[in-house]
This record gives sequence, structure tokens and C-alpha cells, in this order.
Amino acid sequence: MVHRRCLFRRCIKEGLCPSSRVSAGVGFLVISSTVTMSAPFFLGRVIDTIYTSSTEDFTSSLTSLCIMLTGVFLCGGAANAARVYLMQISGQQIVRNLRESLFSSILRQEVGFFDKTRTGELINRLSADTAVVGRCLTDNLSDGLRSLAQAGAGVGMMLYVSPSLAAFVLMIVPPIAVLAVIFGRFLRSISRRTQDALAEATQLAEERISNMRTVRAFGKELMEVQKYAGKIDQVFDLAKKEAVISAGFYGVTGLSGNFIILSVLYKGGLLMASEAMTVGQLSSFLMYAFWVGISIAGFSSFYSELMKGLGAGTRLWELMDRKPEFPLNEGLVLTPEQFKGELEFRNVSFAYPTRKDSSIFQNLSLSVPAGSIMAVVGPSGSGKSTLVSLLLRLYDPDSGMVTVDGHDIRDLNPYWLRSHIGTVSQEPVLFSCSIAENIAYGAIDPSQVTTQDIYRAAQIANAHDFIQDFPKGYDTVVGEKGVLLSGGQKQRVAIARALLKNPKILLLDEATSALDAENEFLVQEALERLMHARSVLIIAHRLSTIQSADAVAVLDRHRVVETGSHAQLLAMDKGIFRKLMEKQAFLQTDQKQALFK
Ligand SMILES: Nc1ncnc2c1ncn2[C@@H]1O[C@H](COP(=O)(O)OP(=O)(O)OP(=O)(O)O)[C@@H](O)[C@H]1O
Repeated sequence: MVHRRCLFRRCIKEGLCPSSRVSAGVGFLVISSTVTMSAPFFLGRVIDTIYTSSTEDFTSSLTSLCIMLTGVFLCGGAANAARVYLMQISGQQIVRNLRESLFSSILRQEVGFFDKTRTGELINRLSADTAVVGRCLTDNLSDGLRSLAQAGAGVGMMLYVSPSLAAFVLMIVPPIAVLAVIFGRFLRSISRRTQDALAEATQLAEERISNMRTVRAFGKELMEVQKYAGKIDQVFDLAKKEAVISAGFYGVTGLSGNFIILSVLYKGGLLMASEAMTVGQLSSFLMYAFWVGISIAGFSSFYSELMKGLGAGTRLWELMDRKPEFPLNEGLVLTPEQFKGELEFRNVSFAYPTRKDSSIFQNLSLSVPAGSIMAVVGPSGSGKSTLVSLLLRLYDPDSGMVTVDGHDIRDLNPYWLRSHIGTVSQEPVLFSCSIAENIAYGAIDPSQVTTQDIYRAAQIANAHDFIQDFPKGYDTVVGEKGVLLSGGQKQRVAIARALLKNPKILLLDEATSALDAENEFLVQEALERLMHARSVLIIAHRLSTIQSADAVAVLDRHRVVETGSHAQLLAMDKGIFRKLMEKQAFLQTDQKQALFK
């Protein structure tokens, strides 16, 4: 829970808030408010001068008073402009710093966190909540402080000008203040609910837009629009509630403002009639009453904005304070002599954090000697991709351990480990930038990669020719998730990306989707070059891959049930591997004949 003071203090403590700029803004606020609040007093003097001065000194005293006031007003205007500028810039800087800090906190989280958290919700925190908090801490804070200072000074001046009239007017203030507190509390809760409802709507929109091809292919545009409308209706319903309460609140405060003015005129008129007050004093008092009214209205809107900011701040700090389960850049780093690339799963038991009751592995053991190729086969859902996730340390096993060269990967620096592991998945994801940038992404420091390095990697990955055929060559932008490239082309760009990393360990998930013969050959050839002289764990779908691997592991019922060379496994009469091969749809009759002869 973030408390009022805490919100501001934390922003300053964590360097998110440019405190010197905010302090200067507050300084200018004091100057401009002093000028604003002294104006009614001096304007009252001007009125009294007009009414009471004798004819000979009338012009000179009126002129000097007006010249003095013009100077003071100019200073006030300049101070106000400086206040607005400094506060707005500070607000934008806080938003920028909050966004950077939040994004970095999100990217530090373990993968399990993203299994549980919706993308739209995170996007909403990054865009909407940060803006609300930034506005709350600067613009709103400065307006609130100004309202508070002006209300205080106004009340003081009202008491100074006419204590009896002031006491009469101030009776109206406490009930309005109570009303404002109740209203603020309501706004805080409704703001939180609105942001949550908005996050759900954003999540839905984000997912559907990024998967537009699926929506179109199933002809679900109308249905999706209805679903989205349902979500934004929830936001609208909350906004309606807010509007009803706001209408009541602002109606009451507006009415009370007018009542104050009317009562001041009535009571002030009586005081003037009994010569207890001059016309200038009544005018000053009226102006102060007016300012106090405006300031109280401003203060109540400050209070409601503050409550909204607290609602948003609570959610931001929940995310920023979240400690990731795994460190990102701590732990042992092996020297080049120590690092050979031997991989081992020792009695690993694992269930995904979101489905703790559904075990994926139970006492699974498997080892991949350094520099060898291990093909993994098994029925769909047997956990082949999960092996890759555990090796990348996206998740930790519940018991047992995964080792690299005999070291538990929980002791190794995850950043170092991942920098030595290359991956090419079934459906490689590319970023919506140029092909060259996508390939360079594989390097530890992409800014050090030369064009020649990129060309070389693309050539080895059989990607150079098709890239050159594009009108913009390596500068071709591949679209979101690489949607503008074919499956085979994406695979080859991903292989070039992995090659540039030059990793000791390779984790590959062979594409199941049928590529045309030409593409398949090119991808296969590129993969073979990539696998050369590395420790490879490959989720194999092709017979040729299985045959050329040094060893094959068969996954079934939560563990490795068979290991050996392709020939050894086939020779096992009732072996699971043999059954699996017989079942596989991709095994054509002629392949089967070749296989079993
Ligand atoms: N992030 C996740 N959270 C929860 N369960 C998951 C997650 N990812 C996979 N699973 C579940 O874990 C099991 C193993 O999945 P995995 O993807 O490792 O299987 P696979 O053998 O690679 O399957 P396929 O050959 O179909 O790709 C499946 O039942 C799957 O539903």
C-alpha cells in the first residue's frame, strides 16, 4: 500500500523526481500566490482612493498605486509562467523515469510471472498509470499547494479586513471539506476499478490485434468487437457512476460558492450601512471570498486527483517492488578452459508454476556429452520444449538439478549462461525491425557487429540469397513478429542470428510445419552448419535429424524412457521409439522400408 507521503518520498528517494526543479517550481508558486492574494487588498485600496481622495492629489496617488500594482502583477505573471513550465517539465520527467524503471522491473521478472500476468495489464501500467502518477506529483501537486496557500491566505486576509464578516462566511467551509473527503475516497476506489477494467479491455484488444490473421481466418471480427464492447462497457459503467457523484459534488460546491458571495453582499451591505466597513474593504473582502471559493474548488479537485494518483501508484509500486524469483546477472561464470558444454538433467522433477498439480517430469535424467548432438523425441505434450526452458533457466526444477559441466545452473550466472546458449525455435520470433538488426540481435553487443559479420552469418544460414533478392536487401523490415517473411525464411534468419552468437550450447526445436522441398533442404543444411562442433539438444521431427544425431532420447510419461543411437533404439523390439516411428505421420512408406530393412 502506498501512502500519500510515501508516493512523493519514494519518487524522490529513487531519483524518479527531479527534486530541484520541483522545489524551484514551488518557490515560484509561493511568489505567484503571494501576488495573487495581495491583489484584492491593493485593489480595495485603489477603490478607496477613487472614493476618498481629494481632487489635487487624486491623480498622482492613483497613478503611483496603479504603476506599483502593474509591476507587482508582472512579477506575479512571470512567476506563474515559470511555475507552470517547471511543474510540467518535472511531471513529464517523472513519467519518463517511472516508465523506464517499471519497464526494467518488468523485464527482470522470471518467465513464470509472464505466464500469470496479462500483457495488456502491463502495457496499461506502463502507459496510463505512470501518466496519472506523474500528473499527480507535479501539476496536480502544484495546483493543490497553490489552492491551499491561497485559501489560507484568503481566509487570513478576510479575517484581517473584517473579522465579523469572515466568521459568518467560514461557517460554510467545514461541511464542504467533509464532502470533499468523502468524494475523494470514492474517486480513489473507482479509479482503481476503472484502471483494472481498462487493463482487461486493453489486454483483449492487444491480443486480438496482434493475432489478426487468426481472427480473420475464423471470421470472428464481429464477435471480437462485441467482446471488446462488453469490456469497455464496464469502463463506461464506472465512468457513469463517477459522473453522477461528480455532478452532485460540483453542483453542491458551485451552489455554496454563490451562497457565500450572496451572504457577503448581504451582511457587508448591512456593515457598510452602519459605517463599520468602507466600499473598498467590502470589495477586497468579496474578492478574497471569491478566491477562497475558487481555491477550495481547486483543492477538492486536487484531492480527487491525488486519490487517483494513489490508486495508480499502488499498482505501480507493487510491480516495481516485485523481486524476481531468479537473479538476472549474479553467480558463477566459468572460464573458457572450464566451459566445455556438457549438459545433464539429474533426477529432475518439475511442474509449471501455474499448474503445480500437473507434473511434467518425475526424476528425469538425461546427459548430453560436450560437443555431441542429442535428439529428443516423444509424443506431443511429453515435455520436449520444457527441457529447453529448464536449460535456459526460464524455470527452476522442483527437485533434482540441471547441470552444465557439472555445475548446477542455479549457481551459474544466468546472463552468462544464456549468452552461451543459442536457440532456434519451431516458430522463431523476429522483431519488427530490419533483417540486419534481427540478425545482429544474436550478438552479445549488437553495436560491435559489422555488416560483414551479418553477411557471413546469413551466408552460412542460406539466407543471404533471398535477403539480397528483396528490393531493400538487409534493410527490409520484417513486420511484427516477422510476419512479412515465409516460415522457411524466418527459420534461416533465426539460424543466422544464432550463428552470430556463436554459442557453445545449442537448443533447437525443428520446424514441424511442412516447408517446401527447396526450403527444407536449405534450412536443414543451415542447421547442420550451425550444429557443427557444439553441444546440441534438438527436438527432432525429421527422420534425417534423428538418424544423424549422436544419440536419441525418448520422452514419455514424465521421464526419459529410452536412450541410444537411432539404430540401437530401432532394434528394441517392443521399444517406444520404434512404436513412435511407426506412428509418425511423416514417415512415408518408402522411408519406413528404408528404416526397417
Ligand atoms: N508455460 C506453461 N505453463 C503451464 N503449462 C505449460 C506451459 N508450457 C507448457 N505447458 C504444459 O506442459 C506440458 C509439456 O509441454 P511441452 O511444450 O514441453 O511439450 P512438447 O513435448 O514440447 O509438445 P509438442 O511436441 O506438442 O511441442 C504440456 O502439457 C503443456 O500444456
